[in-house]
Amino acid sequence: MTDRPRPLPAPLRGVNLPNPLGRRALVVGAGSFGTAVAVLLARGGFRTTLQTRTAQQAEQLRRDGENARYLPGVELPTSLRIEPIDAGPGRAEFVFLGVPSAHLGDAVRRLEADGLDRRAKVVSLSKGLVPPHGIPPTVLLAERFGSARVACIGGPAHAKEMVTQGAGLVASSADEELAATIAAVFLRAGVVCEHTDDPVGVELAGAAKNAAALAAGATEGQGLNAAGAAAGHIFSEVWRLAERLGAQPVSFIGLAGTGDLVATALAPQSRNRRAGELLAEGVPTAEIPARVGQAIEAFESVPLLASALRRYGIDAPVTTGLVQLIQGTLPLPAWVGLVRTTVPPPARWSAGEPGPLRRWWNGLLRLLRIRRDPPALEATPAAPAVEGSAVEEAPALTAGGDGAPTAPAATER
Ligand SMILES: NC(=O)C1=CN([C@@H]2O[C@H](COP(=O)(O)OP(=O)(O)OC[C@H]3O[C@@H](n4cnc5c(N)ncnc54)[C@H](OP(=O)(O)O)[C@@H]3O)[C@@H](O)[C@H]2O)C=CC1
Ligand SMILES: O=C(CO)COP(=O)(O)O
Repeated sequence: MTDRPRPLPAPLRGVNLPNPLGRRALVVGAGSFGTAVAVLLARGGFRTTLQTRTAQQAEQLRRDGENARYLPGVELPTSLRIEPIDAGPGRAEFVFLGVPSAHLGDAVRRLEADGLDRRAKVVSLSKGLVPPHGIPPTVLLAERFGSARVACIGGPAHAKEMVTQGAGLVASSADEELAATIAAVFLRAGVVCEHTDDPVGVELAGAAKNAAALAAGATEGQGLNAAGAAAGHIFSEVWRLAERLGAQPVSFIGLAGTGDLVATALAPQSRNRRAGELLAEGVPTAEIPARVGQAIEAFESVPLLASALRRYGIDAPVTTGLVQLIQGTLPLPAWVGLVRTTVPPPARWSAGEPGPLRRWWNGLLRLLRIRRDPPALEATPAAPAVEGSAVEEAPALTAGGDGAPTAPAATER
């Protein structure tokens, strides 16, 4: 077989991970990533079933021995069972959700209605947020199933390259054994998979990289510094939300964030980057998914990210500007102007730990201030602010009379 990933180097083969052989896995959604994950799970030793949306699709995949529409050129293992979603989850021990995040809520309701086993683990493959409130998929899944039964996958993983040469996956869960079991099956299939305990960080990093790749695609024709600035601003804006939700920096710095951003922003076949390029060519947003032939997850996720940022009172002019670019209310030159002139907030320099004298003096000042002004109610740091209250929308920027960008005033954050 030429399409198998190369065997892992010795140190990875030696990692002490649970043996996943013989467990029953179900992959719901037979698009490019769902199919690729199903191929790897079967190679890694899980008894795997891939579920298509319709009976005709299942029949076609079985007949062709490949998913010609979504993953052409990859032979489906003979051990991989293929059936329509109507068959229900049966006795699956692990359910991998390979549908775009906009359909995740439906897929979960269906699993519950069809009698998902009470101990089954549920793993999201999505790099988007769930509508209508823009919550990370594992937050929704944890509400339904409990966090110990829930995990997600992130990291640079273009579907075809993953099954032929490898990828840099991250399996993340609040439950260490679950994350390690998932990592183990991918490692057995010859694909690197780190395991971590920060599912929300991994998911927000994936959503941020889709938004950043779209923004970079839309901006690269105007200059690569501008494309890099667009991606960098979006990453740091979304990081502030992730930090509020308790995420770890390594999720944004490592494979799930920076690694995936580079893989996506450099890939000519990336849907999100391509969608940005088409936007820059003036193609209306509504026509782009049909032109690309697959779901453009960032189109749904970027507005959800922007409203989550607004709810948490996080100033996010570039993410908000990207929403307006997608919605066609911000012309490209004005978007580029916004990206080029946004000034991030200055760092907060720490003066270090105050000594005893300084602590006494600060205490005295506090006391005097309290005598003068009665204490105000303190906001709970993580409490969402009332929708739309804390942050102004990105400045409405327009093209000048001659079509040239109206240089926006430097935007302070
Ligand atoms: N492709 C990639 O390289 C990567 C993708 N991902 C993530 O994986 C997820 C899926 O993406 P991807 O496979 O690329 O998307 P695709 O557009 O290739 O495929 C989506 C698949 O989901 C199916 N589907 C949609 N809604 C439902 C539903 N309600 N029930 C059953 N099936 C449904 C579609 O069926 P139909 O054909 O009938 O419409 C289609 O088979 C995304 O969230 C993406 O971020 C993550 C890493 C890499
Ligand atoms: O997430 C991906 C690779 O890791 C795929 O990105 P696109 O959805 O932009 O193609």
